Amino acid sequence: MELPAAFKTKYQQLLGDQAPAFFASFDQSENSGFRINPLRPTPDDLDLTDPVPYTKWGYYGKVSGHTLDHQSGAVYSQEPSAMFVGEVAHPSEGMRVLDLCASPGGKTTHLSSFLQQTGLLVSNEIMPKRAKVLAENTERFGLSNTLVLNEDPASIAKAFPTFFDQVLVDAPCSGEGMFRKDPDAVSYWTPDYPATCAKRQREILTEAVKVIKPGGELVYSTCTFAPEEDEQMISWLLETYPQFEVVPIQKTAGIIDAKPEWGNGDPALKGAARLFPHLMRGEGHFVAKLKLKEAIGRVTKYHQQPSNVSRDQSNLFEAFAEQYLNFKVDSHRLVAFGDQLYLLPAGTPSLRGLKVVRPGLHLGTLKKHRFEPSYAMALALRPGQFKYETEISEDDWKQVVHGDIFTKTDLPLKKGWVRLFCNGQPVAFGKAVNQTVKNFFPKGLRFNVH
Ligand SMILES: C[S@@+](CC[C@H](N)C(=O)[O-])C[C@H]1O[C@@H](n2cnc3c(N)ncnc32)[C@H](O)[C@@H]1O
Repeated sequence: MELPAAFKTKYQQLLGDQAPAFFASFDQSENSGFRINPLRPTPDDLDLTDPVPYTKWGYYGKVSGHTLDHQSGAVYSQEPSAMFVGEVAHPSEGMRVLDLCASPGGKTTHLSSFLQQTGLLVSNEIMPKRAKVLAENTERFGLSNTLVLNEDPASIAKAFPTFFDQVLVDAPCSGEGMFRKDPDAVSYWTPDYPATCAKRQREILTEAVKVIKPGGELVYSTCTFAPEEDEQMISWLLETYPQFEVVPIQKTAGIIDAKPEWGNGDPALKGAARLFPHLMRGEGHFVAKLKLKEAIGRVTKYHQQPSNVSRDQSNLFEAFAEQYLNFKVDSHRLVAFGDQLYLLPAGTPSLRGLKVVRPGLHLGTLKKHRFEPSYAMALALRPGQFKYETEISEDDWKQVVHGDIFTKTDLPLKKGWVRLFCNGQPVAFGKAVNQTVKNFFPKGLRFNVH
């Protein structure tokens, strides 16, 4: 790979005798990986022989997007060093967690694996198109405790002062750790680029710190090697907000201490972590964890987001729930956006004035005289929560994801909604009409498997 001359000069000076190994790593092939979803049965067909040593769910290898394991949300493809970020965050069940720069959802889906559908995960992305992809990935992973927002950090800070136990800022950065994966990233690089990115990161962090509870945590990460965006950003944070202290990160598998001398020299910076491609099997990352001792934002009382569904809407859903669901839905958590019905995560605060892409679990569409369940619900329920569930063959699965009708002689009901599983993984809802299964796989997600 042709690295920019100024990049080479900079890292030659910073890394000294390690620089040749660092530069040589850019000519080696990239590392890829995937994480399995603990909310799903582990698929038999995945190669799990090469685990990523620092995370329970991560493996080296590649999973194609057009496979059952991917479509059903049993796996999420993620570069192995990025998995260290979720591992450092490691939220406990029941926590309120914010992923501020979240699309496409690698860290969000990882954080969700720790939360196990408890607490509240607010997953935010500033770019509308990317927020949509994020929502699709949270649905694919079957998340029901997650709100997807499309906001700028200042609006998030205004809406949720001192609300969260943990905030992740996986910052937009100069992406030097993406050079092998995306050679175009090299062409964006200029000597000034890290400083430009650092300015934006300081703006994001200035807002992010306001939403953390006293005693809460901030996890900051980048996929770049630039000290301006890494150690210098943590130096700036500690100088600007003495309410923070660095939480030292445990390191293994070639992950090393961050370098105080690349920041302001504060020895506490050692507690942060650097992932270099010449020292470990990953593309490169920087991660720091900080604890907030006293609130920075104003401490606020929160009102729950009220339900807004009408009696008719509620009746329509109740009739469906009575016929098809094996569990009770808390009607106080139902919200309608137009004709779309959602189940808010428990404890959702007021969402007034916010751009909400997905206010929790999408339950389905309120039609004139009936309720149509969503694809998201098919992927989010636990096995047995829907009354009519059936296992289909891989050939039938190919028909489903292609948008076709198929026939099946042993359906659990003659007429109505059936939740389809393939190899134990939830796939979609279909509508049985005698021995035919009508297809409701979302049009925008259909694909062809050869
Ligand atoms: C490194 S990526 C996030 C990757 C994601 N956390 C994951 O693991 O899949 C950074 C994100 O920050 C978003 N972003 C860009 N400018 C931003 C800003 N000014 N404030 C907040 N987020 C921003 C980008 O659109 C991008 O999706």
